Amino acid sequence: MLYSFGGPNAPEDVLPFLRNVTRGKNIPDERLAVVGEHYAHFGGRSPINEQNLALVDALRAELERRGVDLPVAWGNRNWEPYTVDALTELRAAGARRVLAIVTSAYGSYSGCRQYRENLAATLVEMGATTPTGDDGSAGIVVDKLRHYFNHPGFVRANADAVVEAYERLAEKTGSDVATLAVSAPLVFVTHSIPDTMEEASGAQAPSYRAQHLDVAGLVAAQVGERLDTEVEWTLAYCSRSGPPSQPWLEPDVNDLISERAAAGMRAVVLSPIGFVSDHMEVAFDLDTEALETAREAGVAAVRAGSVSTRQPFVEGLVDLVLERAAAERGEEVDRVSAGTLGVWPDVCRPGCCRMRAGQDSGIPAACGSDPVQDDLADATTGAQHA
Ligand SMILES: CC1=C(CCC(=O)O)c2cc3nc(cc4[nH]c(cc5[nH]c(cc1n2)c(C)c5CCC(=O)O)c(CCC(=O)O)c4C)C(CCC(=O)O)=C3C
Ligand SMILES: [Fe+2]
Repeated sequence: MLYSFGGPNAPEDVLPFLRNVTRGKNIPDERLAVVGEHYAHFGGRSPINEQNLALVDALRAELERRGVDLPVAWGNRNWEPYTVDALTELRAAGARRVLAIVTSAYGSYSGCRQYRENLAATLVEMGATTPTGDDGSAGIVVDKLRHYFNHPGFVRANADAVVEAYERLAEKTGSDVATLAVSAPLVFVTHSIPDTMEEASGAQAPSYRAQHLDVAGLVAAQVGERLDTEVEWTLAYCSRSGPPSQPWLEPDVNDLISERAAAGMRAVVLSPIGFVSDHMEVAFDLDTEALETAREAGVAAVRAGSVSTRQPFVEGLVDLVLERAAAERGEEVDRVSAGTLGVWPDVCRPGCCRMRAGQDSGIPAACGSDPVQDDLADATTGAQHA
């Protein structure tokens, strides 16, 4: 099951979608109005749903190519098709064990535990928190694929996209790629998160930021090798929200572009490594806002593609699915990762990816190994079938 964020398909979806996303989060209505405007620019429709459908198709095609007979479903946390519907349909069709591929490559509360909490609540809603089912009907066991930010397929797909972006920038500016790779820095962009969330993401593992820096270094090195020069790179952030008094990861990509332009930068490539496909953050925060900031500052800018349905990415995901299935069958598996951080664990560590470091919210989360909080948590942790 591709397990994603969800996004509106039509103008009338926008407000209820935003209410779903922000339920219980104290996000002021003014902020919702601003974000609603972003969607309005695009006819009230996020590109995320089409992108996810395309990824489902690509996963099906890759599984078929390898002769693996495995159904692929799609469920979202915040909009249709909802996870509960996807899992209910799978269960009705006879599925008893499901592997969730979260469309967030990196670990942090927003990209990991938030998905696991929502999944636990869904399993409760379905009466499916035990393999036999709460009421004697069929239960369903859900595992979550390990974070894949440092899987070679994800890195390779990003590097391909960046090389293509330098080629487009060369065309746009009438210079050659080799010269550009020297003069135009590579700016990796991801979703900003509050400093407190960043700190919590790093409590048991390299943090959200550290994960990005590792991938960024790898992608830049692969690009440099292919363009035969050293590429200067840095990491910036987009889509911050929250009150100004609350620190979030910086620099904002717009500030970075303005400052670098003032210091003489004339061209830049933006690589959205934080997003697996072209979400609204990419369509609005980068393609609309950041490219406008660049234009105003006289900087030639190209936004590299996201990994989307690029073949190395899709192949990598299928490799990971087969790796996990084999591991769960008790077979020896050869796990691969790129970079310096090593293979991410299959099952989340106790306390992983909390909202705040050391603070147990008491909200049950599936697919983890937290110390048992109560019966519910017991029934929804990955430990249920260990
Ligand atoms: C790290 C991260 C990812 C990447 C990982 C992943 O991909 O999952 C991500 C993805 C996404 N975020 C999205 C949309 C929104 N995120 C919001 C709010 C927030 N995001 C946060 C973090 C992240 N978000 C945080 C710390 C907040 C503050 C409040 C909270 O803790 O929730 C809000 C509320 C308004 C606002 O405050 O901006 C909206 C509407 C969409 C859908 C886009 C579309 O429709 O195409 C997607 C894929
Ligand atoms: Fe986690």
